[in-house]
Amino acid sequence: MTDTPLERIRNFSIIAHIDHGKSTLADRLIQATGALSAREMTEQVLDNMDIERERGITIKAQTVRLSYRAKDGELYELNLMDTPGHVDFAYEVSRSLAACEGSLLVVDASQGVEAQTLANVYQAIDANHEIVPILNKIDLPAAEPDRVKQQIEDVIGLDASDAVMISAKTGLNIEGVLEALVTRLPPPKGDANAPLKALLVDSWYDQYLGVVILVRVKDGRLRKGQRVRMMSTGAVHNLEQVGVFTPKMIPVDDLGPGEMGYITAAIKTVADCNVGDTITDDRAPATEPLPGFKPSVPVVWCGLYPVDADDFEKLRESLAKLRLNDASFHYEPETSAALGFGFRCGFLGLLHLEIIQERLSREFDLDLIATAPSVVYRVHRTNGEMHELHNPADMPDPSVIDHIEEPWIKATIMVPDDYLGSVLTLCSERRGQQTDLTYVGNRAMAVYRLPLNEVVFDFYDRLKSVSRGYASFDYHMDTYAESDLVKISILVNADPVDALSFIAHRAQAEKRGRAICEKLKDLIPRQLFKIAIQAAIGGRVIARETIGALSKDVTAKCYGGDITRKRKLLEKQKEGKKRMRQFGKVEIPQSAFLAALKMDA
Ligand SMILES: Nc1nc2c(ncn2[C@@H]2O[C@H](COP(=O)(O)OP(=O)(O)OP(=O)(O)O)[C@@H](O)[C@H]2O)c(=O)[nH]1
Repeated sequence: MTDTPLERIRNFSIIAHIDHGKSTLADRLIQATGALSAREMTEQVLDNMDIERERGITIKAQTVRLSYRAKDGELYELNLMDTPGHVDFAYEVSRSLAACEGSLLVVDASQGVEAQTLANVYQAIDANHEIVPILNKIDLPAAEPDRVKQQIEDVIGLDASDAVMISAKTGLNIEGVLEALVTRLPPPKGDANAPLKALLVDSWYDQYLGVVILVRVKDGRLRKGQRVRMMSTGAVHNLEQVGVFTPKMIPVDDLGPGEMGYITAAIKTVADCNVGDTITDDRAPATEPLPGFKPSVPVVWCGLYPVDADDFEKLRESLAKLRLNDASFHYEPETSAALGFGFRCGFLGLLHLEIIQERLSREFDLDLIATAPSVVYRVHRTNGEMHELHNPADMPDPSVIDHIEEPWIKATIMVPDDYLGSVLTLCSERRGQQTDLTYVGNRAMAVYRLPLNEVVFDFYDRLKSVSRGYASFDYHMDTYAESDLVKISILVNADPVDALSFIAHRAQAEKRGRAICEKLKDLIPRQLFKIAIQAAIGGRVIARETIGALSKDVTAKCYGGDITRKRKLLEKQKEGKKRMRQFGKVEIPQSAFLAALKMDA
């Protein structure tokens, strides 16, 4: 199994826009090569996390080894690396691509090229991949293969004349895909006799095996029992298992050059396994590591607090468990006057944030409050120091700030002509700067620079709504740039409520401050005294609302002497208080935070 010569190995990934059929095609390939029995084929093998399946998205990179007897009579080893399909996980795409020599570019023949197709295909081109265009869904009456071929040539600049036309759904021409893999993609290069160099592609925690590491061997061999060294940390481990995914985990004796598979070594935490690291032999180490890839950095942060303070420990344990399988997720303890003890958490993007939040509530049964997401600002002080700000509440006093920089993204938006106007309006409302606008048929492709801060709130939802769902969107981080940013504090009877403070561009500060005050006015119940709700920049109030006093005592109506009724009423109030947060004398219900934070500020 492992003595397949290099010429008969093909390592490939499938790149596609969401819903163009990547997972369906992967399943067909697994089925066609008989890697799994019909009984083992669950509906979609590769998307194996519940949330992934429900949302129809792929998050974690997965690999599968397939054996294919080609028309030339030879048996080929095909290693498929699945790649995530969402912009938040672009980083995982790049590392999957680094482990392969070629890509299948799957385009839905009824939809055509989308923004994400472009982003992924450019990454594949950067990784020097040979790319085979595949037109999927040609069974659909709306399929227009010729138009889409032309589009691939015009927009991407790839020759699409011999694109493979398939229907992953019906299984039409899956053979054509397998033949294209064998005949059109190059075999990997490598030297079995050189010192071991294996790329650490991914790692995750398995309850029984400890950390499982996904590797791609470049040179040398990985064997069971071998002592290996992580080149970035110097940590040494004895390999317990070496194996491949078919997609079941099957142990093998060794993995040679060009091969992909997994290793285990009783490693306790994924934090010790840096993605992009080079694994070498401890006794005969390589001198130079492989070119790694940049570590993923969280770009969006928010605070997560348990609704019930007693759940704090449970939250800590749950976060630790999630982190075991997701090295790109970060968290650290934080306290808030408003919300008590919680954690500041960092994510790759908004979808990543939502997924983690959803898993915490679903798998760990936690009721949480999330503070408004914030990007990472660079605060330059007058004394020349710079620090990264993850929490608006930590913003230093304006008098010590020289200037602040915010992160910008480069966004590509593809949209039918009819909706272009509203999309452009949306981008300029969000302080976008247009850098390019081109047409492909009746679809426009707009390239914008946008502040990430304007995108994390609700940009994607707004884009979908102004284009009736027809716009597709992709982005990558661009540069940091100086901007006129201010921190807006929300004060309740002159007490600042830290969890509600946020950072915005000065031009939008007043509008957003006013919106929050208005919202809070409706959400905070009247109390026995007047409550002032203010939004302020430093000491300057920019918006104000007042909640009038409540004159009646709640128990007043019980003065008939019915003591049990009175007690019941007080009990009920006490229950309610658990869900309140005290500010000076003012009690703010939990629901007010939730609603205030949810709004599209
Ligand atoms: N008619 C038709 N439908 C297809 C074909 N291939 C896939 N589909 C359908 O298209 C939808 C999306 O397919 P998936 O394979 O889940 O798409 P994907 O690209 O993997 O999506 P992500 O995992 O979100 O990246 C599913 O409802 C499939 O059944 C095809 O050849 N013809």
